[in-house]
Amino acid sequence: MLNFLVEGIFFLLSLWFKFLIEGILFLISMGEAPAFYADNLPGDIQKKVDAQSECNERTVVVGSKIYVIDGVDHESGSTIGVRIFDKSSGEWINPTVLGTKPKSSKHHSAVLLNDDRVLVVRGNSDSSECLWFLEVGTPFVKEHEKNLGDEVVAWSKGVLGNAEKPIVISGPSGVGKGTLISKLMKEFPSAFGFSVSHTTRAPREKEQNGIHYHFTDRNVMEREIKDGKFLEFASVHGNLYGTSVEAVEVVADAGKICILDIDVQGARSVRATALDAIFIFISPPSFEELEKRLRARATETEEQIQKRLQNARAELEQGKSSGLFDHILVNDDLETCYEKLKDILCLRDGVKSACNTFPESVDLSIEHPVSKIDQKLMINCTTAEHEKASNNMYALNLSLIKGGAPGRTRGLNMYAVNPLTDDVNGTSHIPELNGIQF
Ligand SMILES: Nc1nc2c(ncn2[C@@H]2O[C@H](COP(=O)(O)OP(=O)(O)O)[C@@H](O)[C@H]2O)c(=O)[nH]1
Ligand SMILES: Nc1ncnc2c1ncn2[C@@H]1O[C@H](COP(=O)(O)OP(=O)(O)O)[C@@H](O)[C@H]1O
Repeated sequence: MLNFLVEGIFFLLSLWFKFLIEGILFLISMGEAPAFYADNLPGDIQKKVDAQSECNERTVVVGSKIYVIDGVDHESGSTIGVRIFDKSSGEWINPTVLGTKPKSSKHHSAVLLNDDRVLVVRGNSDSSECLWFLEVGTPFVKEHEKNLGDEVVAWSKGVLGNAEKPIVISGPSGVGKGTLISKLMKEFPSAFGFSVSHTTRAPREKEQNGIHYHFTDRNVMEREIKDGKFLEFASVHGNLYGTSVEAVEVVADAGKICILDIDVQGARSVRATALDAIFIFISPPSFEELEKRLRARATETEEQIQKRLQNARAELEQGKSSGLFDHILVNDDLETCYEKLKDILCLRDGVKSACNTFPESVDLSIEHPVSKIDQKLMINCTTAEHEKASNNMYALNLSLIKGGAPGRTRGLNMYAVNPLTDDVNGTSHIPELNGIQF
C-alpha cells in the first residue's frame, strides 16, 4: 500500500516536472523571454519606478537595488543612462558611471548575469556596438566604490573573439626600448600596435602629440586618473606617465598585438589588472654603456640625465630580482637582442598571422527578445524586415568571457542559428551555421 502511494506521488511529480520543462522550452522556442529578467516588483515600488521612468527603459533587480537603464541619458542626451532605485531607503541614486558609455539606443534589452553584471543588447546596431556589459558588483566596481565612497557602475564593451596577449616592455632610460619597439613595428606593421601613453613631460624635438605620447597637463591627467580612465600610471623622473584603458583597447580592436613601453612600477600595476600580458625587461650590458647611450642620445639636460641614471640603478635591481618579468633580455649588440625578442614573440619566419578575422557582421533588429539558457543567450531577430532571412536568430556563448571594466569584455562567441531547423532549445549543443564563428 505504502509502495503504491510513493509510486503515485513520484508519478505526479515527474508529470508536473515534465509540463514545467515543456512550458519553458515552448516559451523559449516562441522567442519569449523567460521571467528571470522581467522583474516582478511590488506594486508601490513599481509605481515609484514608473513615475520616474521614460518609456524606453529596462529594469534589473540586484538585491535591494533596482538598476534602471534608460535608452537616453537625461544629462548627456547621447548615451545610455543608468539610475538606481534603492528599495530599502525608497531613494533614487545617480551613480558614478565609469568606462566608455554606449551610445543612446531606441530599443535595448537587459539581462542580469551572475548577479554582478548586466548584459545590455542595443537593437538595430552592428557587431561592434551591440553588446555591452554594465558591471554592478564586480571586484573592479567594488574597489572604486571603496575609493570614491559613492555608488559606482562601470561599462565594458563586449567584443567578439579574443585578442592576443599584449607585450609590456620595461627597462631603464636609454637602454634601447624605443629602438627595439620601432624595429618591431617597422618589420611587422600589421601585427603590432603601440599603446600611446599620456605624459606630463614636455615633448622632445621630434616627438609628435598622439603618436609618441599624448602630452597633457598635470591637473587634466590627475582628474582623468580619478575618473578611472587609466589602466596604470606612475610618477617617473619627476613626471606623470600613464596608460589609458582606451590606448590599449584601440590597438586590440584593430586586431593587433599591443606593445606597452612603461616603467617597472607601471609593469607591476599592469600585473595586478585583468590584462594578461607578456612582461619583458631590457637590461644594458653595463651601467657605463647605459650612461654612454643616454648622453649620445642628447635629448636630456645634464640634470635630467643624472636623475635618470640614479633611477636606473633601482630599476635594474627591481627588474632582475622581483620575478615580475617573464623574460630578461640584455641589449648589447642591437641585432642580436632584436633576434632574441623575435624568438620570444614567435616571429621567426615572416609575418605573424593576424589574430582576429570577422567573416560576417551581426545585424540586430530593433525588437530582439533575449532569453538565457545556461551560459548561452538566444537573441531573436524575427521581425517583419527579417522575416525572409533564414539566419534571424543568434546564439551568444558567454562561457569564455575575459577581461571586463576597465576596458572590454572579450571572448564572446556568436553564432547565427536558424530557429526553423536547428535545435535552439538544446542546452548542450547550439549548431554553428555557415561557419560563422567570431
Ligand atoms: N608607468 C608608465 N611608465 C611609462 C609610460 N610611458 C612611458 N613610461 C616610462 O617612463 C620612462 C620615461 O620615458 P621617456 O620620458 O619617454 O624617456 P626614455 O625612456 O628615456 O625614452 C620610461 O621608463 C618609460 O618606459 C606609461 O604610460 N606608464
Ligand atoms: N644595442 C645598442 N647599442 C648601441 N646603441 C644603442 C643600442 N640600442 C639602442 N641604442 C641607442 O641608445 C640610445 C637610447 O635608446 P632608446 O631606444 O631611446 O632608449 P629607451 O627608449 O630605452 O630610453 C639611442 O640613441 C639608440 O640609438
